[in-house]
Amino acid sequence: MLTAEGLVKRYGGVVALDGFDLRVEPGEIAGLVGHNGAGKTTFFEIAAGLTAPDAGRVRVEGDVGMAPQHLALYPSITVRETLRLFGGLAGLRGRALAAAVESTAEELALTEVLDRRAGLLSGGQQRRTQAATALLPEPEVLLLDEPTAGADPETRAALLAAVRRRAERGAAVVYCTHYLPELTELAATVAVAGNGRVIARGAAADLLRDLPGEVRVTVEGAAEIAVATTDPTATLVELLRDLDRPVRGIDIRRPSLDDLYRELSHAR
Ligand SMILES: Nc1ncnc2c1ncn2[C@@H]1O[C@H](COP(=O)(O)OP(=O)(O)OP(=O)(O)O)[C@@H](O)[C@H]1O
Repeated sequence: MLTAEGLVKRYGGVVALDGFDLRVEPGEIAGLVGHNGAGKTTFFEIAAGLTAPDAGRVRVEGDVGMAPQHLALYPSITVRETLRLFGGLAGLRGRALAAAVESTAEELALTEVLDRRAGLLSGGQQRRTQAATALLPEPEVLLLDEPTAGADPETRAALLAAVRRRAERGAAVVYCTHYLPELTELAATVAVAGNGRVIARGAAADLLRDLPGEVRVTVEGAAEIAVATTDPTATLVELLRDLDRPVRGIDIRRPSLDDLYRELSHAR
């Protein structure tokens, strides 16, 4: 379990965290989203013990594994050596370490490149290797900062499956992303960060439920009709019933995380 209470962090005149609260239960994946500069990475650094907060505290039950946003691998050692290094730092030895290296490599499709130097891997392979360093020791708390940035669909799917598996085994996961569909795939709860705080927290469906989406209908010989609505299907049926010209196009846009941001920034 991970609990952050009232975290404050200042860098000179910049307030990176301003009363940041977050609680993540074992088995839960909390999707941490928020605008650039909202404080997500700063929270990760504090939660991982890399930097101290100016105020507030973090409580962690168990070990923490973190995959930082920027790739940080030793280019001249192999993937196997990298995984052995991180597994060893987490206290794994002998057969347990060898088995963890093999199984983590397998689940992240790294078996073929285990003996290749990290610096010679493709970007996606480096991403998977980086994630593997955090996942391999099976920590109780996992902090993943945009682990799928730049990943191709297969890499993304392998990473998401591995993260889900860790949560199923009881890890408390904080998963930072700018891509909401991943959170749906992960069945993650959502924490929206804004200006150094968590400004919305809950199930994604609950947070998006009351937000309007948009229905657009293109009609022959007339301007496009665009209607904001919380019930796109009903609105579309109504629009189509009243039209007496041929329809050339229909577009339904469901409320997205962007809409949630906009809504939250108006509310502040
Ligand atoms: N070491 C540092 N020195 C000075 N300012 C910093 C430092 N680290 C972060 N900041 C500032 O703190 C604020 C929060 O940054 P942070 O990296 O935590 O945001 P973020 O939510 O992770 O953003 P992004 O989505 O762009 O990764 C920003 O204004 C940033 O410029």
